[in-house]
Amino acid sequence: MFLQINNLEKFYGEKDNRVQVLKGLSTGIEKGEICVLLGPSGSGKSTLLNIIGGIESYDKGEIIINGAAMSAMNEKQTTLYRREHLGYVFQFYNLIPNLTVKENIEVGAYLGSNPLDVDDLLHTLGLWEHKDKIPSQLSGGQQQRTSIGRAIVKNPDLLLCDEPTGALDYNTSKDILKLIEDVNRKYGNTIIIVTHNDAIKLMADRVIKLRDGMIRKEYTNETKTPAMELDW
Ligand SMILES: Nc1ncnc2c1ncn2[C@@H]1O[C@H](COP(=O)(O)OP(=O)(O)OP(=O)(O)O)[C@@H](O)[C@H]1O
Repeated sequence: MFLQINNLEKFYGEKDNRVQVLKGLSTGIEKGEICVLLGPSGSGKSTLLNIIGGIESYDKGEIIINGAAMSAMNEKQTTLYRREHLGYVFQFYNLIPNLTVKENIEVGAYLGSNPLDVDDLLHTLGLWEHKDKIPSQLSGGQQQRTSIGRAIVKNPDLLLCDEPTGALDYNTSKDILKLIEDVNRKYGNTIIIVTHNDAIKLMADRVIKLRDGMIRKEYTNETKTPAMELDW
């Protein structure tokens, strides 16, 4: 297993306000898989993603990525691990407004020790002709392509996507999902997608459904539906 999660527990708040949001999750994801994480609002999807991403702490259990236990890492090692091995894609892009498309992607390249070729990636992303524009001159889909470029340029082992199509219309969402699929095929990154969109589970290798901080259902797809054939 590339990513192993054992009995993970997470609490928020103190004393009377203390609530348990992850209640002993255990699961695993193989290298190169696309995993879709589903569940109602408040079920703990983003919390789980942020813990895997080293952005949030956890209270009990263990996360092992590529053989390395997160609990054994100090703060500096966690930062290094995040920088070297993780890419993050957010719902609202989080691009740097006064940098061009190419420069935004280059920011990601500086963080990795073995980055992909930026010009090659701009072509893969379909952004070559937009490379000198700043984010405000782009559509939502183009901005999300740029943010995927920034996340993927350091060629991370793990790409974490939190509602990557949440702010996009139907056709643009499918384009972005196809791009995620293409990236997975071309670079072999393991990808976790958090979404409210149930249809996306059909393009996944592995589907994990959370409810109330627990895994309600988990399965792998024998056959996957290409992103462009999804319908919702
Ligand atoms: N910083 C925080 N402090 C206290 N409670 C929090 C905090 N962040 C999240 N929670 C609570 O943890 C629970 C899980 O939240 P989380 O954002 O992980 O859910 P989610 O499944 O991603 O929801 P959504 O689909 O609405 O984004 C919720 O009940 C939420 O209110």
